[in-house]
Amino acid sequence: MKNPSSKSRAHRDKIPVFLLTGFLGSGKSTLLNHVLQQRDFGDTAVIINEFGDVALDHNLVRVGETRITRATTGCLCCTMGSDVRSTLHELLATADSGEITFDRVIIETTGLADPAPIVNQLLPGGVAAFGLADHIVARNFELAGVITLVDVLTAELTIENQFEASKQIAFADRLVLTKTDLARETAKQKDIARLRVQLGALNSSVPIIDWRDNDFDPAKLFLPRPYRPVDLGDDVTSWLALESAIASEESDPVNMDSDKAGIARHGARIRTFAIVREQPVDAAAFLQFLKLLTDSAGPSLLRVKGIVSLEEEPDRPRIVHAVQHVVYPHSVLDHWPDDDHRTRLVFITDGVEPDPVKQLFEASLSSQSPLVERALTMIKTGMTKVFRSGAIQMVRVWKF
Ligand SMILES: Nc1nc2c(ncn2[C@@H]2O[C@H](COP(=O)(O)OP(=O)(O)OP(=O)(O)O)[C@@H](O)[C@H]2O)c(=O)[nH]1
Repeated sequence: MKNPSSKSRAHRDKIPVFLLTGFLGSGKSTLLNHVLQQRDFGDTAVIINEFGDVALDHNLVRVGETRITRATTGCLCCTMGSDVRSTLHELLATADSGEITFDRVIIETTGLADPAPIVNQLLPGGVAAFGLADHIVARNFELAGVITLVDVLTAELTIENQFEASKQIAFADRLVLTKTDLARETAKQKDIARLRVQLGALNSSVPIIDWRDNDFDPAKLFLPRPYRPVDLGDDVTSWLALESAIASEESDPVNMDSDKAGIARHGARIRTFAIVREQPVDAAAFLQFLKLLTDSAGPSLLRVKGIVSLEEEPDRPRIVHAVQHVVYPHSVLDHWPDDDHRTRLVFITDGVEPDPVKQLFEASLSSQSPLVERALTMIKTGMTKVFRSGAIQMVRVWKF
């Protein structure tokens, strides 16, 4: 096992860093969880980045003894300065103190992440080192792959409507189709064939892998290889050049405009908010809330995830996921991950405001039909965007 301890590390011994990205709900945590269970991945340090007020992912990914999970609630691509580098520097310091060992780092980005600034901080010739810590990181780590997941159920519309999704695809040196197990019918296969063409137009050099193919081993995605932006085309190299220019402007105190500091890159329409509730909820009423919300908001409801305490079984929390119009089967935990036993739901929306969603939640739980109707009307009238239909639909049949 390598000692990642720093200063004398030769170039060839740099610790590989993999970026695992893909739009909201594309399956990043699911794939990560899958590979982390493999014995060879025992010495993997994982950095999980979340977008939202309530950090949940670090509770939901299993963490073994030798793995470290760092969760930040800012967005790595939006935070100023070198957040990725400082997290890597911290990891090295922890390794130097003998607390941990690792020989691979996987960074799971938020689903909304623009990969350009993150990649640029990890590439030689990218953002200049701003201090000793950055130099140490450059000597000890190298970007060894960018893996982008593509949810076949929602990708077509997502690519059309969300610019970050296109960039994530353009920066990939491995593209992985997810949810193909939910799209086996002939009609859906045609949609996937069309999606492959769409992906090829965004990134013509990248292998496209179906992670539900029987003979595919997801661990192979994390074999180190040189990451060469120049192979990915002019768009990628131009975006990186732009990032370098932005970074050097931001690092210059003369040009620094405090109003711009930390400005989020994501469109002004993107909202993130949470519902937190002390009391357990009624299962049927909660399901009705999710159904009404996904039916009415559809593609504007980019993501819902949460941990839910049910009146029927408060000691065994449910993990719920919805991605746009699709609600996924929940999973059941045998116990709460920590002392916080409240229901916590995180929402990321494109133009859907928090208040009507919160009102719909309360009205559904108290079965007040007029208030439910009023909240639904508010959600629909508040949505600024009209999406054409065309996403692969999925029949939603599930219950707690
Ligand atoms: N059937 C099926 N479900 C999947 C697949 N991949 C992910 N899911 C489900 O999709 C939902 C979202 O998956 P996550 O792994 O949480 O997605 P994510 O990309 O980490 O989500 P964010 O961090 O919010 O961007 C969960 O309910 C998963 O169980 C897949 O290949 N097939």
